[in-house]
Amino acid sequence: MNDIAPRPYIIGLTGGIGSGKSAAAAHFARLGAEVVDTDLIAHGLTAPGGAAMDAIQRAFGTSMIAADGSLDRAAMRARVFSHPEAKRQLEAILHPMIRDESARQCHAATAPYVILAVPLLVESGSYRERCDRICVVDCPEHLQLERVRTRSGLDEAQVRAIMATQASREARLAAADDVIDNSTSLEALKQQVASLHARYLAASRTR
Ligand SMILES: CC(C)(COP(=O)(O)OP(=O)(O)OC[C@H]1O[C@@H](n2cnc3c(N)ncnc32)[C@H](O)[C@@H]1O)[C@@H](O)C(=O)NCCC(=O)NCCS
Ligand SMILES: Nc1ncnc2c1ncn2[C@@H]1O[C@H](COP(=O)(O)OP(=O)(O)OP(=O)(O)O)[C@@H](O)[C@H]1O
Repeated sequence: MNDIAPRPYIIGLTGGIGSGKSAAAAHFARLGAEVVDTDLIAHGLTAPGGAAMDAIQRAFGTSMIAADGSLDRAAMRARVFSHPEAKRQLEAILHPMIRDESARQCHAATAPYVILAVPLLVESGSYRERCDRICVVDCPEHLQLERVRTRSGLDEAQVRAIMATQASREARLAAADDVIDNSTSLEALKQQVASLHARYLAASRTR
């Protein structure tokens, strides 16, 4: 008997801010996929008592720490998306921890395939190497802006500053094996996820 667990079949799910990654991932999860979400892992690391908080306080001081000991997300967002050096410093703390924890969760997965949701997947060789396929959730920039404004109350300049640090729509589409067109309704998104789910299940069985 071989006691080395086979590597799970991994689909990297990515898209620009507000493109609909979380909505797509939630549909995949409802259909039975295991979702490993790097945004959620980052939130856990920066919650009260989170594993990254001591290093963040040492690097940035107490002005970035909320009263409950968690990361002050609005303060950090304002800082990193207008100061490239601060962004590099925060990422140097968080990215190795996110990479390790997401690898651990992928290896522990028991579902037929894993959806590894990573906003910066196209920007990062180490995530691309882990994935059997890359699925991009795509919509025009004006819809990203509108949806993030509605969801988070950020203004257009703030969202544009974040988008400017991410891969372009063209670069993401060039890296895609599969594209989910999220330029219309949530119902249309759901239908595309259902048809990809059937393909990913079949591929995970026959690879
Ligand atoms: C700067 C922070 C505190 C702002 O928090 P906020 O609650 O506003 O955003 P949240 O973490 O929920 O992320 C929302 C979206 O912002 C974008 N985003 C987040 N981090 C980054 C980044 N380093 N570079 C570019 N875009 C990013 C992504 O589209 C992401 O889906 C936070 O984004 C953060 O800690 N970022 C560094 C960690 C990281 O790179 N996370 C991405 C997962 S690998
Ligand atoms: N097709 C759609 N029609 C209308 N609203 C949508 C559609 N797709 C997503 N949304 C909404 O747009 C917002 C952004 O979607 P979602 O959170 O899934 O994007 P995301 O790519 O995960 O964003 P982020 O990069 O910020 O984590 C959410 O409020 C979501 O409900």
